[in-house]
Amino acid sequence: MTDAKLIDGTVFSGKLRETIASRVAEMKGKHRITPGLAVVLVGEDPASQVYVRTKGKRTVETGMNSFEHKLPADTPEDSLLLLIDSLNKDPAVHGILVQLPVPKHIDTQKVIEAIDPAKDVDGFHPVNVGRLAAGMDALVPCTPLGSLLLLKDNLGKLGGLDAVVIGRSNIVGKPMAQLLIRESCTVTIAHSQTRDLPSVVRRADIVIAAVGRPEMIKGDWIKPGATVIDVGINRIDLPDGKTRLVGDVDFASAVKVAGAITPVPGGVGPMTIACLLRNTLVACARQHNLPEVEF
Ligand SMILES: Nc1nc2c(c(=O)[nH]1)N[C@@H](CN(C=O)c1ccc(C(=O)N[C@@H](CCC(=O)O)C(=O)O)cc1)CN2
Ligand SMILES: [Mg+2]
Repeated sequence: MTDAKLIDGTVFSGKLRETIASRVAEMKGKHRITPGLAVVLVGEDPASQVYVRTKGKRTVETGMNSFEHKLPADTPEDSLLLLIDSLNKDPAVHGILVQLPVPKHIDTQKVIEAIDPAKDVDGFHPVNVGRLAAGMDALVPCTPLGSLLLLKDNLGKLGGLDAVVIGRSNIVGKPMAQLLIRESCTVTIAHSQTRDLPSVVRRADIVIAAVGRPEMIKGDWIKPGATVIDVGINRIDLPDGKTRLVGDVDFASAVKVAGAITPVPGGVGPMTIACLLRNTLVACARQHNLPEVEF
């Protein structure tokens, strides 16, 4: 059997960002509005610093305004909530994102709920969670949205396909399942207590791996020809003292069986930031009662 097709998230996200840039130019030219994204980072987590820097760079590259707020790790929760309140009221800011994880003394859910749902470009606010579940217009979490765009680009219509989502987090697993239901897939959500996970996965035409356990899903769990979307980003230590980034899927064995598969890095990861820019543009259009931007 030939190896699976590689789903290139770097190329796809680059094209998506080009489309967003042209829509931003149109919005600036026709309506004199520049979409603005505020990103808040609390603390000095090295990975978060890289993500926030990349978000700022990509925001500016697409022609939007970027507002970065870097706060020390010991920032009191109240000060963060006050900043969010001022960003909610700022008409130049159409999207607000607080980089996760936040330090332990801050209540993540309180922070998420402080963001105006109309500006919640992460799609984590209960209003957006509920709107997505009810099949209404919502701001949709970026990683699941990016995964869906890759799936549709590869498979076209998804209706009737069996999808298994492994992982039930609020950020990926649950919204991913909602998006797949919206596409008329038959969806199973598997998790740590699922019995006989390999045979559950073996039924699926679409496998979404979002467990956060390096290389857990093996090639012999995959139905031949299935499409595998690996959301995991795990840094593992190698015997030579170096580190390597791997997904939740054992890529070497899965690539022999799947029909198409996302690599790690270069699969879903780059789609997350492209979808953040997409959500900022959508939020901006909605706040100004402009026609919906379709992607
Ligand atoms: N408020 C949020 N916090 C976090 C989110 C989020 O969507 N909203 N997601 C992650 C981090 N993240 C964006 O914030 C993110 C993760 C990974 C990538 C990415 O492009 N990964 C690359 C590899 C990068 C590397 O070499 O380390 C890839 O997979 O190819 C982008 C964004 C947690 N926090
Ligand atoms: Mg906490």
